[in-house]
This record gives sequence, C-alpha cells and structure tokens, in this order.
Amino acid sequence: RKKHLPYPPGPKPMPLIGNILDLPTDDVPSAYVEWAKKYKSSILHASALGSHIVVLNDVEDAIELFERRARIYSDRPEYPIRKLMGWDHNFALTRYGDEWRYCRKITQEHFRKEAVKNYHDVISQKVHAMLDGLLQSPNKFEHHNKMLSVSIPMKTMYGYDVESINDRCITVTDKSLLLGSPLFLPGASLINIFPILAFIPSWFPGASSRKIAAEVKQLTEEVIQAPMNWAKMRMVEGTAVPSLVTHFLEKKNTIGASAAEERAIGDVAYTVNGAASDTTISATGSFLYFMAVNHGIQKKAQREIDRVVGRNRLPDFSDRPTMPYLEAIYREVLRCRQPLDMGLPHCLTEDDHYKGYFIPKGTIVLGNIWAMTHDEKSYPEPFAFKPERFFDEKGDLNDDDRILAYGFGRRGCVGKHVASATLWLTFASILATFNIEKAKDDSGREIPISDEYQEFGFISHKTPFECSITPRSHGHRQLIEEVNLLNK
Ligand code: HEM
Repeated sequence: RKKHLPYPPGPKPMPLIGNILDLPTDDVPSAYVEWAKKYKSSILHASALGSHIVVLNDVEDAIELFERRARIYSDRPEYPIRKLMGWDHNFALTRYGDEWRYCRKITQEHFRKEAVKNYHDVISQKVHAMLDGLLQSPNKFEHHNKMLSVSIPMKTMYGYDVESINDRCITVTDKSLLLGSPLFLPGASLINIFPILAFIPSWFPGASSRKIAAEVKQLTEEVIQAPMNWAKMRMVEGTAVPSLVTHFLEKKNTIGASAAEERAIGDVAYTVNGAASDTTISATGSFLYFMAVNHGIQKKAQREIDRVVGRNRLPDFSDRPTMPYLEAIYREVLRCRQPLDMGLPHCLTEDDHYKGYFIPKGTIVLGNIWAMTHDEKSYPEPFAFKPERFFDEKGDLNDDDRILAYGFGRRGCVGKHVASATLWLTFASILATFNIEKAKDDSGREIPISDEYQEFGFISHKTPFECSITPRSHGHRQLIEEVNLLNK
C-alpha cells in the first residue's frame, strides 16, 4: 500500500506536461530553496511525462537516502544523447552496474587517502609552475589556473606534460565540451531531469543535433585515444614515466590484459581528466575571487603561513596539519561555492518510501548541496565568507570537516583526496608568495568585482573578473624562480 502514500510536496503538475514549466533553469539551487519555503518541505517533488524528480535540500535526508540507502540510490539517469556523443565512456555518468563498478574500483585504489601521497610530487611541480605563470603574466591568471588543473590529471593519468594552453589535448577537449554541453544540458537542467525530452522534436530537431553529436563523438574518441597512443609510444621508446595508463600497459606486457580492460583504463583516464579539471578550475577561481574581496582574511592567512613556513621556503604538504586557518579557508571556499552546486543526479532503482512520502523507482534524485551549505541553522550568515565559522570557542578547528561539495555515498567524488591536496597546496602557495587585490583603473580607483557565477554544463564558475596579483617581496619572487629551475 506504500504506493498510496503521497509524493513529496511540490508544484501541482499540469495535464500532460506536468511540471516542465515550473522547473527552474536559472540559479537552480536557490530556486529550490524558494520552493522549500513555499511548499514548507525540504524534500520536493516534480514530474513530467512519466518521469519524477526529487530534490533534497537537507543534508540529513541526503545522508539517509544517498548513503544509508545507497543500494538503491546509486544509479545515474539514462541520457539518450550520451551514447551518440561518445560520452558513455565517462564513468561518472554510467549506470550503476558492473561496468561502473570496475572503473570505480580502479580509481578508488589509485585515489584513496594513503595513495594520494604518490601524487604529491606531481601536484607540487604543477603548483610551482602555476606560481611561475602568475609571476610572468599575472593578468592571465585564468590561463594559469586552467593549465594547473589540466596538467595534473594529464601527468598522473598518462605521464604527459601539458606545455601550453594551446596544447591539442586542451583545445580538443574544450571543443567537444563546447559543442556537446548544450546538447546534453538544454536549459541547464531539463534534460538532466527528464531525459525523454531529448526525443521531443521541437527541442531535438533531429538532423542538425545528430550531426553535432557525431562531431562530438569523433572529438571524444580523440580525447580518449590520442593520449593513450602517446603513452604507448613512450613505452615502446622506453621513455614512459609512471602513470595510471603506463602502469596498466606494463601489466599488459607482463601478465597480459583483455581489450575490454584496456578500454576500461582508457575510459577511467578520460573520466578522471574531465572530472578533475573543470571542478578544480572552478574552486581555484572562487578562491582567487574570495581573496581579492576579503583583504583581512588574506592577511590573517599570510601571517599564519609566515609563522609556520617562514619566508625562506614554499609551503609543502607536511605543513597542512599546522595551519588551521588555511584549512578553514579551504573548507569555506567549498562551503560558499561548490563547483557542482546540485551535485550529479542520482537515480533510484526500486520504489521507496521516506518520511511518509512515496518515491517511485526511476526517480532522479538531486542533492541541493548549495542549500545544505547555506542553511542558516548550521551556518549563520551563510552568504558571508567567514573561515572563522570553522573554529570552536577554544580557538581550535572544529570537527565540521565533511566537505559536502564532494557529494554523497557510492557515487560521491572518488578524487576528493587528490582534489583536497591540489586545492590546499595551491591556496597555500599562492597566499605564501602573492598579494591578491582588486585591480585599479587608470585613476587608481578599485574596480569592483561582482559576486555573479555562471553555469557551464553541470559546473558553476565565477564570472570573469580582474584582479591584481603581485609578489609579496623580492625574496618570494626568488623562491618561485629557484623552485622552478630545480623542477626543470
Ligand atoms: C574541487 C574539486 C572537485 C569537486 C568539488 C568534485 C565534486 C564531485 C561531485 C559532487 C561528484 C558527484 C557526487 C555524487 O554523485 O554524489 C563527483 C564525482 C566524481 N568525481 Fe569529483 N570533484 C572534484 C574533483 C575531482 C578530481 C580531482 C577527480 C579525480 C582525480 C574527481 C573524480 C570524480 C569521479 C570519477 C566522479 C564520478 C564518481 C562516480 O560516479 O562513481 N573529482 N565529484
């Protein structure tokens, strides 16, 4: 009789089209917070054309459903366009099953907390190269941010050093995303929620979209295959450096591996590349923005770094436990602005009931991470950037160390320890060596920075802004130059 329970509250569906016209397409997370107020419920429901969506605005509900009931809440929705574009190779979007399990297991082994230490050298090298970039051309900070975020996965997955922002591995990926994202995400969210819309002719005009999808597929094949082939060549030449792919190829050469296993490794490397870069770009962009507009916080962090690290070396991973304020900045950046503010959609594989509501099999369940991290009860003054909120009365870092930005349960971010290490060292190294301020116009007046963000695909980015990034002293400049000479 559970089926007779009501769906969770939400707008009344219209005949046939259901709630299609009600669904927000702009500033989606805060629109669902408004729904929560209107329908007096943190769990919300909408439906159309036989599909259901449930939005969870409260962290307790997300933990109960995505984690305690992970067995049935760990699928992803089926997007008809995914295969046409070759994006079925991205295991972050793969249905919950053996194929996903195999890829997840490989990444989990490589990216578990202890194993991430193996990546510390590569991360440090690339962060130091970013500092050099900021020294040479500070106004191109977005380029340096992108180089950093792409070059770490390219090195750790294939052993490949990205030389410039115009490297073909970047331009081809960018082109496939630019062409593919609008097909995948019309109106930013509708197709995520109701995949069936992909078959509605007015939205999916057929020939031209299919033509674009075919082009995206070709580009995607190149994004997957070109670096794999490059790594194979280096193996043949005997010049390969350790990476996920070369490790696999060595195993293949010694004990053998099937074509399916090789394809899976290619898919894993491709997925990690995609999953690691834009998210890290978004978080580092937010960090630079928050530092530019919060002078006092920046100075406080620099005082901590000077006290712990001194001015004669750059920060390294061993400093992390001794710099609580920097840790709080890391937490606060990801609390204020999650790269994926609605996470990635989960999908329910069996009928369920929760808190007196019925949630049917096949429902797409979205965790509104932004709503959870802007809940006034847990985070007073939620819109203020305040690292101090992560300290207790005694002045110690509190135990609120679960970063909700990494999502939930079995589909939660498998790269969160790499992401954490990369972001922490980036924030520490930039603050140790540079001052970040608002840019000034010709008459010396500060140029204001808007607080706007824009969505690209699933990911939310700070809108472009100007800021001034200058070395803190001649000594800091020298530190950057010396470390990069050593890295060469
Ligand atoms: C600031 C950086 C990052 C953020 C905020 C982030 C966030 C997320 C989120 C929200 C999800 C979906 C979770 C869910 O469905 O509940 C996810 C999935 C994933 N992330 Fe990350 N991520 C980041 C960096 C990375 C990095 C560096 C890697 C790889 C080294 C990575 C690899 C993945 C993969 C493979 C998945 C798919 C997991 C699956 O479906 O089983 N991410 N991430």
